[in-house]
Amino acid sequence: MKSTGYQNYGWRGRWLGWRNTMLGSPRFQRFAQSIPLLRPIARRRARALFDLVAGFTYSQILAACIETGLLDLLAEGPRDSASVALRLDLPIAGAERLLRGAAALGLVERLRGGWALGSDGAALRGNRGIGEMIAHHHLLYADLADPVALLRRGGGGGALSRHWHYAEAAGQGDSADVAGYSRLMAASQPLVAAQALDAYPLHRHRRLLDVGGGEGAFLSAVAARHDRLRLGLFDLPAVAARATQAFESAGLGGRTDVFGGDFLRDPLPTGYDIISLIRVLHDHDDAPAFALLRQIHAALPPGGTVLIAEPMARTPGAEPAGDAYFGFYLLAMGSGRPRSAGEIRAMLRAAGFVASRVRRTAMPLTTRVIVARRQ
Ligand SMILES: CC(C)=CCC/C(C)=C/CC/C(C)=C/C=C/C(C)=C/C=C/C=C(C)/C=C/C=C(C)/C=C/C=C(C)/C=C/CC(C)(C)O
Ligand SMILES: C[S@@+](CC[C@H](N)C(=O)[O-])C[C@H]1O[C@@H](n2cnc3c(N)ncnc32)[C@H](O)[C@@H]1O
Repeated sequence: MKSTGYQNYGWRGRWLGWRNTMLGSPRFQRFAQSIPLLRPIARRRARALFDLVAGFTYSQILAACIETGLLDLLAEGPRDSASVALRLDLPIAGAERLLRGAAALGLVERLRGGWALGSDGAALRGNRGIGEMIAHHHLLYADLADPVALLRRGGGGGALSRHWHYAEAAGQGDSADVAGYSRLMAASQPLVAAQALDAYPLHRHRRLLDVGGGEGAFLSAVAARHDRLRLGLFDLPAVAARATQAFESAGLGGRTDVFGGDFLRDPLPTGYDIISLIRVLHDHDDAPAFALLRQIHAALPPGGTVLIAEPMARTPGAEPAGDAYFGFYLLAMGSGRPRSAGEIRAMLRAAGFVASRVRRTAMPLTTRVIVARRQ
C-alpha cells in the first residue's frame, strides 16, 4: 500500500515517506540482504525487530531465573545441569531448557560440563532491587494482556492499580494495602538514591523533607552521607507508620521527624530548606502533580530548594524506558505519566520556582534529577 500525505510535512516528511517506502518493500529488503556492504545493516535491523517481537518471551525467561533463584545459585559457584535441576526443583529437561535460554540471553554462561553466572546475570545481581522489580512484573503483564483495551479505557482498573493503592483509590489504605509497594520501593531505592545524591550533594542544606518518602530508604541513604542534616518524611499515614518503625530500628529515630498525611489535601510541614520528591511526581496526573508542586512552594522559605528525581520521558539514549516502559506502566497503574525534563521545568516555572537545572546522573535510564529554587 502506498502511503500518502508525507509531502505536507516539509522536507523531513518527504524523506520519511521515501525511506519508509524503501524499508517496507520486500524487493528492497531482498536487495539489501544480497549486497555484502548492506547485509550487516539488514541483519542488525532484523535482530532488533526480532528482539522487539520476542521481548515478552525473554522477560519471562528472566522471570523464571528470578523465581527459581537460578542466578543466586550460580553466584555461589558453577554447577552442572543435574545439580541445578535438583536445587531448583525442576525436571532435568526443564532445567536445561531454562539454562540454555538464559545462556542465549547472557544471564548464564556455559562452562565445560556445567554452567556459570553470565555477565548480564552478574550485573543484574549487582543492582539490588531489579530482582524485586522483575518479580512484581506479573502484575504489569496481567494488565498489559490486552493493551488496546487498556488504552481505550484510559488505563487503570487492574492488578497494578490495586498494588499501588493510592493511584486510583481515594483515601489512605490500611497497612496491609501499602506494605507490598512500600517494600518494593525500599528494595529498589539503591537504583535511585546514590545517583540523586551524587548529582546533588546536600552539604549546603540544613533540613531536608522527603515528600512521598515511603519507608524512609532514601533518607537512610542521605543519613549515611550527611551526618548533620535534620531529616523529615511525609507520606500517607499507613506508610509513615512503617517509616517510623524503620527509622527506629536503624537507630535514626533521633534525627528524623515523620509526618502522616495526604499531600493533595493537607499542608506540608514547614521549616525545611530543601524538599525532595523521589519517584513521586510521575505518579500523578497533571493537575494533582501541579498542586503538589504548589504545596511544596508554599512550604519552602524564599530561596528554598526542590529536588525531583525520577526516570523521565525523552531521555537521550533511554527513550524506551521513559515513554514505552513507564508510559505503559503508569497507564496500567491508572495515574500519572512520565514527563520530559522540559515539561517538568515548565511546571516548576508555572508553580513559582526559578533557576531550574537538570543535574547530570550516572544512569539517566533509571534516574534523572532536576533542582529548582523558590524565589
Ligand atoms: C570486567 C570486564 C571483563 C569488563 C568490563 C567491561 C565493562 C566496563 C562493563 C560494564 C559493566 C557494568 C558497570 C554494568 C552495569 C550495569 C548496570 C548498572 C545495569 C543496570 C540495569 C538497570 C536496570 C535493568 C533497571 C531496571 C529498572 C526498573 C525496571 C525499574 C522499575 C521501576 C518501577 C516499576 C517504579 C515504580 C514506581 C512508580 C509507581 C512508577 O512510581
Ligand atoms: C512510587 S512511591 C516512591 C517512594 C519513595 N520516594 C521511593 O522512591 O522509594 C510514591 C510514594 O508516594 C506516596 N504517596 C502517594 N500519594 C500520596 C499522597 N496523596 N500523600 C502522601 N503520600 C503519597 C506513596 O505512599 C509512596 O510511598
